[in-house]
Amino acid sequence: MPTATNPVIELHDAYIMQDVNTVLQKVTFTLDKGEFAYLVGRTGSGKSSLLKTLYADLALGGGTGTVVGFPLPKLSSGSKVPFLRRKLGIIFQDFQLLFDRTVAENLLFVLNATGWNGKARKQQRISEVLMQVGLANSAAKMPHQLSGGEQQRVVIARALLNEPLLLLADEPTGNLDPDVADSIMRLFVEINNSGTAVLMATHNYQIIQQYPKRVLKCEKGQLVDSATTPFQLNSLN
Ligand SMILES: Nc1ncnc2c1ncn2[C@@H]1O[C@H](COP(=O)(O)OP(=O)(O)OP(=O)(O)O)[C@@H](O)[C@H]1O
Repeated sequence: MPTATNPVIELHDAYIMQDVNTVLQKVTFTLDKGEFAYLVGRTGSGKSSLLKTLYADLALGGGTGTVVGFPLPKLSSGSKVPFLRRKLGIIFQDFQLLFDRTVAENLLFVLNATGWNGKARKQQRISEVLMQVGLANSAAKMPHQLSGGEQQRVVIARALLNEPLLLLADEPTGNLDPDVADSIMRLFVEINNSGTAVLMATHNYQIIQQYPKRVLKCEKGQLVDSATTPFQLNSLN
């Protein structure tokens, strides 16, 4: 287990809220640069709420939090949120592809929205991320011409555009066949091996068994960390 000398996530006694309701209390953990951790727990236990707090979609209810160097806001709509989001790759089921645009146009949309200049530079970056996810020949395709696994690769390519220090992924293998899920997981491992930290919420215990890593579990309103409190995989659900 790496020591957290260079954390990309640092939460201390954090309260994760949905409106006035506390979903998780006294959440304290760090995720180091280049580290990989799964986020597990029963449905409704708070995984998505925690991830949303980490990208400042939900405000912190108490405690402190820093993500890729940015303090998490205690009120929604913090002015630094766009800067935080540029340093993060977010892979969430709500962030779907635009189905009326090609793969390349989907990626271009994000580059334009995050301040990239220069047509050639943008084309170059689009080619690089598509190559990285194994879709070098799909730039001109429409999303509906791709399989579910290929669409998920485009979503991952989009998250990689700004070379994030941290990828936050919510059930990225959720609706995929086991073989396709495995290939997506291998892609995450490759991305992680190249230095990007990953926090991945999942219900897929087969994947966890096949690719064992640190596990953070949402349980009874708290976060349990396998790094400090070992627990059995079969008690995850
Ligand atoms: N938009 C919302 N408004 C109010 N409460 C919400 C909202 N979204 C989720 N909740 C509540 O917050 C709690 C945690 O939900 P959350 O979606 O974080 O769980 P989860 O572990 O991600 O579940 P799943 O595995 O089903 O995705 C649940 O009690 C849920 O009902």
